Amino acid sequence: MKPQTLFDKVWARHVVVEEAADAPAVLYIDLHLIHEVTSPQAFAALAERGLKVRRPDRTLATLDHSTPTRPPGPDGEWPYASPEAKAQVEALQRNCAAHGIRLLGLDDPRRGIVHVIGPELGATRPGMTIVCGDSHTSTHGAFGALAFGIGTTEVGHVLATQCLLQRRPRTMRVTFGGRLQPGVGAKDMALAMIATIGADGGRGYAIEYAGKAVRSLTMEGRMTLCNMSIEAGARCGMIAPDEKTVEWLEGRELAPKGEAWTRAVEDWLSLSTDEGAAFDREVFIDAAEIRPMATYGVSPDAAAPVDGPVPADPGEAGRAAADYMRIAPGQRFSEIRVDRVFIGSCTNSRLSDLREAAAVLRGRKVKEGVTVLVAPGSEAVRSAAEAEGLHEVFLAAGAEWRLPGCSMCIAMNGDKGEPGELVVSTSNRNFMGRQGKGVRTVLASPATAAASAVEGRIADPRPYLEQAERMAS
Ligand SMILES: CC(C)[C@H](C(=O)O)[C@@H](O)C(=O)O
Ligand code: SF4
Repeated sequence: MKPQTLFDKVWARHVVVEEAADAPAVLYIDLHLIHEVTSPQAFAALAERGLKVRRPDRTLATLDHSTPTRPPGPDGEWPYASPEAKAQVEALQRNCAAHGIRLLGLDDPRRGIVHVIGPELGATRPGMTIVCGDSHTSTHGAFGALAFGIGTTEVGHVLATQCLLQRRPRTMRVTFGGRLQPGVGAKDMALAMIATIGADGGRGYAIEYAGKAVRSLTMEGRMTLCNMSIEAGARCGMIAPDEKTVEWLEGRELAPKGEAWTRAVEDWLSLSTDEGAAFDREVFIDAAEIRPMATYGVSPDAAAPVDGPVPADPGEAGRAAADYMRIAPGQRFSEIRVDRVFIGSCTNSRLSDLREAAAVLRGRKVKEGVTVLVAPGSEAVRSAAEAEGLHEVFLAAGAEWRLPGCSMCIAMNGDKGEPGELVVSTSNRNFMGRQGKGVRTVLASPATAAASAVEGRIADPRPYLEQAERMAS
């Protein structure tokens, strides 16, 4: 048999009807994740046609985007940002109740950002097809699942049929050779890759991440990397399952148990790309060369190492971005003043991310005038972080510790910056106005964001991490 890629294997297992010249393939979907923003119209479309949800048992709902990160007031009312936000939440509650779909509701100790809770519950597993009306569904590819975002109309299709019309993407392998330097992590790899291939470089492709530096990442790091595939324009990102994947999933609520577990593990470990399998495109990146990264423009590919200057000649688009960002061509990152820091989002809100930020902030104070908001990715992350006292580190440093949700990543719940402010954010999109009207977003890792909070300027986290390491040993 012809050698196959990981993508080929997972795709082939789910084709119900083969793709033809004039028609996309029909793919079976194993898991459909839904949230309050992109589901109301899809449910409305079903209602209009009198259709039922085909597989409520393969649909899982959570509340994250429009959800307040402040607790309910004394009257028990959640502090919604707007009547629309409240209406979205209530629509999902109603629709899930009507169709028998499990919803991780506002009081559920498992609620969280959709791309954080799927893996946490073990709902996300190797070899599955996973979709959600959300572009960062690529995150789940870290487990060797074929996972991608779909539009609201398609959410309706999947609700009604558990299938999706899909053209087969081309395949690209991004190999990170070499070994990461200390203080450099998955977020830096993602930004370095996007800076290398461009925000459009992955368009039309399913990416597989490979190489020593990828294998060395924790599952959390792999999720961060796959999460940002979409910021390179790719359809999805995938990493072949290995022992780390298996270990991470063992014992999770929805992971198989007993006999079924043994069989599943054997199958999962067979899902790697065969020797000699061909990709439509191959990209090689030397991981040893990567330094902590930050963005300086309004597209995620405008990224450079934090210990240097931003490019001196950014080109025309770069100049327009520079006007908005008020970052001069050739300016050093260390000269850029910071107003606000956001630590959270489906890219970097897991326990390891919070530990990394806390390692920098422990025993330190946030620079006067800088506001720091930390929003854990899920209730599970929140309680784990609190159990090890991370929230106390954040609070003592002068940061705010909030409830889980997308929060300031997209500012749909009212968490936002003020016009003109510069926000260092651990999220994945630095588009104009994403974190509030006129807000200037700089993307970076949790460690870089935390170091920037301390210095009030964009800062290299390595000295802080080195010191934390010394103190720990
Ligand atoms: C609201 C949702 C549709 C959107 C997405 O698709 O990604 C959001 O999660 C984002 O990150 O921009
Ligand atoms: S955290 Fe941000 S990127 Fe992730 S799903 Fe929410 S809004 Fe989208």
